[in-house]
Amino acid sequence: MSKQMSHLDNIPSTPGKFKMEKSPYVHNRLRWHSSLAKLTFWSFMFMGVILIFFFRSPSSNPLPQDPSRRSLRTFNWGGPAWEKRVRSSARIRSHNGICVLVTGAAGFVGTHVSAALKTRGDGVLGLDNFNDYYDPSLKRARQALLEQTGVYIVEGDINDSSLLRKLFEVVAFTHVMHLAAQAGVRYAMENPGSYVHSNIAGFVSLLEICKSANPQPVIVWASSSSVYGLNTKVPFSERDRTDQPASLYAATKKAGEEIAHTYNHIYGLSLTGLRFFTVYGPWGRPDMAYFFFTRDILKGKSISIFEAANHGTVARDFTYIDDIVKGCLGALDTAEKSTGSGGKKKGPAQLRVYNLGNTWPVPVSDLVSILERLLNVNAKRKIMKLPRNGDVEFTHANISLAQRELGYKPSTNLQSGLKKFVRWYLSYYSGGKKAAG
Ligand SMILES: O=C(O)[C@H]1O[C@H](OP(=O)(O)OP(=O)(O)OC[C@H]2O[C@@H](n3ccc(=O)[nH]c3=O)[C@H](O)[C@@H]2O)[C@H](O)[C@@H](O)[C@H]1O
Repeated sequence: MSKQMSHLDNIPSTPGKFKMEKSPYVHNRLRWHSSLAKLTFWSFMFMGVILIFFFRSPSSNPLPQDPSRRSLRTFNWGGPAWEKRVRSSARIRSHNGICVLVTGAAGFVGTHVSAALKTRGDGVLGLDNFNDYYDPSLKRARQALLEQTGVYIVEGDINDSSLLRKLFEVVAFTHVMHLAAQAGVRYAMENPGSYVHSNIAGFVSLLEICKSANPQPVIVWASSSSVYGLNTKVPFSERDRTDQPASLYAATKKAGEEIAHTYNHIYGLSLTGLRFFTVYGPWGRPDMAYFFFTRDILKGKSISIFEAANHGTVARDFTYIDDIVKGCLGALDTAEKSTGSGGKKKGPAQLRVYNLGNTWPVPVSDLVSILERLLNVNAKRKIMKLPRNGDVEFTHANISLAQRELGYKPSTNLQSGLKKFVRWYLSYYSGGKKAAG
């Protein structure tokens, strides 16, 4: 750089300037000016570097990450090669197939649903922001798995309207399977902003694009059993009250149901919300109890098992992933078309909500006993009072509506589902070569 600078200094820009250099006084002044110019130049360079450092993607930031800044990540997309990949992934390959945009495709449920759709010949394009809520290498492994089946996952955020608009310009999606979300009940107390960002702002951003798309797609999306909150009437039916959420996660999912109502009412979008009940299985989420219990039991670490007041049982209606996938496909296949066009409603459209559970609540301590048998290791159990951080004591789904209207019929009990999970877990983490997240 200094060589370049001295070269520039020696070039006389005007004859007059060249002449003036002969006076020592002027020479000094010129040197002073030149130093000032250098100083200014380097100051700007320095400030530029500082600005780049602060505003660049947090994913490559060496400082400890603030999870609420994950949304600031920027992604590369666009260009003819990218569009070709997008089109190819979304191409329908079967008679009467549908063309689906799957958001959260590198997530647990997203991966399984995308693979199932692709296998039966539907066009599938994934979208995922690969955030680091849990080990992103697991998401990358799921992505690699989907690539083998011909599903391309676009890297981007559902809050990026220009990306969503572009996707709808390139492909006329008939359906959107919206599974991108900030999951986890307890994490909401640590990072509330990420729930608002993904589950509310992100959902609205997606619906805004869907409402203006021509044709408008059908939307099936993931709500949650947590919307039943403090409801004590069991089993939970879709008609039960859902106005007492016990966590911000639940509140954002409930908000999603109300937002769905609005977009259905104003714009004629066909919307189906699926209330998933504690979904588990191979390729699952490391933040969920069955997953980290397995990891900790194998490591010989103690696990905390929550109990309700007066030694009451905490239980979940654990639902196996393959059953959930069938429910998702049933919802996509039975959905009626949206009725709007050009952002205007043309007639009433379908608005549905279904429970997708197993109808067989199991106490968490029984879940641990099953894992102990499958892993052949005794767990170091620590019984703890259920913390007041969003957990509810009991979930139990009434699935008769989904049974009747979607043909939903769960067929995997917790014992056989966990057997498949443990088999996958042991082979994926292959004797501890990879660290479980
Ligand atoms: O159905 C849903 O809508 C939600 O399901 C899932 O939430 P939960 O049912 O709470 O699952 P999960 O955390 O695995 O805890 C399971 C059980 O273990 C108990 N639990 C938990 C942790 C612990 O250390 N000890 C313990 O006893 C705990 O008290 C609970 O009884 C999804 O994470 C969520 O994203 C959402 O989709």
